[in-house]
This record gives sequence, C-alpha cells and structure tokens, in this order.
Amino acid sequence: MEQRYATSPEHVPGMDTAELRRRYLVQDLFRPDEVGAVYTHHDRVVLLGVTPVSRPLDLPTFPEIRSEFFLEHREAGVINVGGTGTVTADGATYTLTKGSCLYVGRGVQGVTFASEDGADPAAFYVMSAPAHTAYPTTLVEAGQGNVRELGDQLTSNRRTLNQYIHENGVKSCQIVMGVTTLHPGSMWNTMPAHTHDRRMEAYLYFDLPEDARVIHLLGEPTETRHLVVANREAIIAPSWSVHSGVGTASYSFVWGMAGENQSFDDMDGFAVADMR
Ligand SMILES: O=C[C@H](O)[C@@H](O)CC(=O)C(=O)O
Ligand SMILES: [Zn+2]
Repeated sequence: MEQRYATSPEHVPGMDTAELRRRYLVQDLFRPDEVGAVYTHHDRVVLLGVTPVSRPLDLPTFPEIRSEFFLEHREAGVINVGGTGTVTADGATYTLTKGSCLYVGRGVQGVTFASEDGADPAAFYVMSAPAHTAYPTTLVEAGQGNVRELGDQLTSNRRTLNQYIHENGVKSCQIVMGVTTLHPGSMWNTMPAHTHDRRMEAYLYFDLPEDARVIHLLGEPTETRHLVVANREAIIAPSWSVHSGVGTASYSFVWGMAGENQSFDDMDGFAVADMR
C-alpha cells in the first residue's frame, strides 16, 4: 500500500507542481479487477478504490497496518461511484446503486465487492480510519441521507449535499462522509472556503466528463496552490488546508473526514477577499 507521510503548511511554498501532485493528489485508485490503496498519515486514513469487473474482489489486509484483517482496528465508509454492485460483509449482502453508502464497522472480517454487470462495473470508493469500537454495518441508499441544498445559481455553486455517515445519521467512531452533487451549470464547490484544524478531509471527484477537469485549491487560505484533477481522482486535504474547487463541467464528489470531532459545522470559514 502506498504510504503518504504527513506534511506541514510550511512545506507548501517550496513545492513545485509535481510534488504537490505526489503528496496531495491520488490517481489510479480505480483499476479493473484491482484494489488500489493509499495510506495517508493525516489522521491515519486509508483511501481505497475497488473495481470488480470480471470477478468479485475481497478487501485485503496490508502489512503496513499489522492487522489480521483490514477492519480489525478500523472502520470504513464505502460509496459506489460506478454501476450497481454489492458489498458482502460477514455474510450479509448489500446492494449499492451509484451514490449509495455502506458503513462497515470495526471487527467485520470478510468484505467482498462485486459488480452486478461487468459491462457497467461498480467502483467502490472506501475511506477507512482507526476505530475504537464496533458500530453496526449500515446501508444508506443514494439520496436518503440528510440533504442540504447549498449555494446559488447566480454564484455558480448550486449543489446538493447528502450527509450519510455523520453525528445525526449512521454512527461511526471517526468517519464523517457524504456526497455533494453540483447542479447543471454550477461549477464551484465549497467557496467561500474553510479549514477545520480538528479534521483532515479527502475528496473524490466523480461523474466529471473525461475531458473536463476540476481546478482544486489547497494550502493555507493565505497561501493557496491548485491541482488540476480528473474524474475519479482524489485529493488529501490536511487539517490546515482549504479544499474547494471549480470544474470545467459539473461533477459530484465524495467528501470524507476523520479526526478530533464529528461536528460537520465545525469549520473556520474565510472570506473570499481574504484568500491569497
Ligand atoms: O467540511 C465539509 C466539507 O468540506 C464538504 O462537505 C463541503 C461540501 O461538500 C460542499 O460544500 O459541497
Ligand atoms: Zn471541509
């Protein structure tokens, strides 16, 4: 499993484009019949992409986590960003249409991912964090979380945010997770931008046309940089970093956080005019 060590804000000004991408952009998570995995030491989150095409795929464990099985000391949020598929967790099978979310609790030993139709394969994005106790494995169908309508067409940021794993929804130890979908013609997410020094956050952009890109902002609000991000690529936002982007077409993204608290609204917002 690829290891990404944690970085401090003072490292950012010295990074060129290639280093920014190497540290904060996660490409190639989704490869046919493979499990892609990246371990970020920001809050010890593991990001996985599981793409079963010709056969089901088991969630492996990795030497880097020194565990008998992947979820021995961890929990995971799974969101399907592809065609309909199933996740079997210790014998119970859940069907995930695109955008549906399955929380899998600590202690679940066997997790198997499958596509309903190999011609339209599922693409399971998994975010995992260390967990201290076992909460029940729970499915939330696409659109059935806590829905927030955000932004405005006039500022090109009209979007629907679905909270799936959160304080008042599916219970977890650390993970807070959901999906935001931009409305047609709206391109901006999370502007005005914010940080939350209590939690890291990862975004996975999806449903972005192949030739379109998201210009994603990172870094301290007064020292921003950008990454040019393609469909099904993820970004790692350390606790000190803004995470906001503008697409050249509309898109969706999975957002997920882990850290000190699970309070979605615990954000430090920045006025656009104060950013640099
Ligand atoms: O801390 C919360 C996260 O940054 C995201 O949930 C923001 C987001 O999905 C949005 O504004 O659309
Ligand atoms: Zn955030």
